[in-house]
Amino acid sequence: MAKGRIIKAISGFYYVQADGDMYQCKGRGVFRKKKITPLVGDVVTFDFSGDNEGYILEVHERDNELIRPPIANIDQAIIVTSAMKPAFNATLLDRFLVLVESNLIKPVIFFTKLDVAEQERDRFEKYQKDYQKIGYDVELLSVKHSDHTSILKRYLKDKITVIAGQSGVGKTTLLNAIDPSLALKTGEISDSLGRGRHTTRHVELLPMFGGLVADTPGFSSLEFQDLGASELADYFPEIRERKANCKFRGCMHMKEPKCAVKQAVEDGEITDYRYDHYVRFYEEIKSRKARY
Ligand SMILES: Nc1nc2c(ncn2[C@@H]2O[C@H](COP(=O)(O)OP(=O)(O)OP(=O)(O)O)[C@@H](O)[C@H]2O)c(=O)[nH]1
Ligand SMILES: [Zn+2]
Repeated sequence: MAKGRIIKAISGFYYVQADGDMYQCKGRGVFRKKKITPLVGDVVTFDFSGDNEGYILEVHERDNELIRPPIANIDQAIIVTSAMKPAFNATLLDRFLVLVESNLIKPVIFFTKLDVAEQERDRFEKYQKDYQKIGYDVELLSVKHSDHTSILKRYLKDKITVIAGQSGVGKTTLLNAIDPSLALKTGEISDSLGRGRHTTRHVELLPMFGGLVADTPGFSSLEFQDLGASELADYFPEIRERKANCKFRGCMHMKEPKCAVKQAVEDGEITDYRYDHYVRFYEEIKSRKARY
């Protein structure tokens, strides 16, 4: 018996990495009965024979799991957002942040294409400060001026990472900076197949700098489908840390009096735009709920 991690799953086979070796494994028959589906990223106990083929005996408890792409035990999501082309959209960034936080994954923020937004550098340095104050790691990057490799090396080491961000922000460019042959396979399934982009592909974790990076971008759906309005505050760290000081238990930080969150907005401790996004997302979730 040995312990390892699934780094790839294709048509019923799980590829388990353990001590630098790869094992081609099948799941135990009872998994199907118990509705256990091993996922890429899972830590598993497995049995194997001399030819590196084996059976997964046990799937260890997960820290978290994503549905799209299907990966377990993700340590961090690097949210890539460009300063220009496509133009920076703070609402979209906060939407990604909430989704990442709600999946119990640590977000990291990369602003790209600072070279085409040079005149606006101050604006992005302000955003960097704002998000750092909340507790996030934030990098301002441009292919022309930054050493992507050394920055990525610092973040990827010993971690399982998913890269997220809308189309065209520079996700592939980042990973190409490390090794062109390991690039994220974004957008490579042609529309002529008539299928969704990520539906037919398998997922794989690629070894990079002692860590593993998903070859498929995360958080392709930006809907708050599984989120309840009352838990939203937990995914805004600066609201989460203040909500115990609100006068009313169950304060939603909307119209309630003596709300510590609204006070912090007034005092400039929480930025107006983050609070506005909280309100907007809250209303979005509420109106969605009302429809059912
Ligand atoms: N000027 C400038 N262009 C950049 C930078 N980073 C990426 N680009 C360009 O932006 C375009 C999109 O970059 P990609 O890396 O393909 O973006 P992506 O996020 O992988 O996009 P999808 O594959 O659609 O998800 C390419 O033409 C890149 O050359 C940058 O820092 N500065
Ligand atoms: Zn409140």
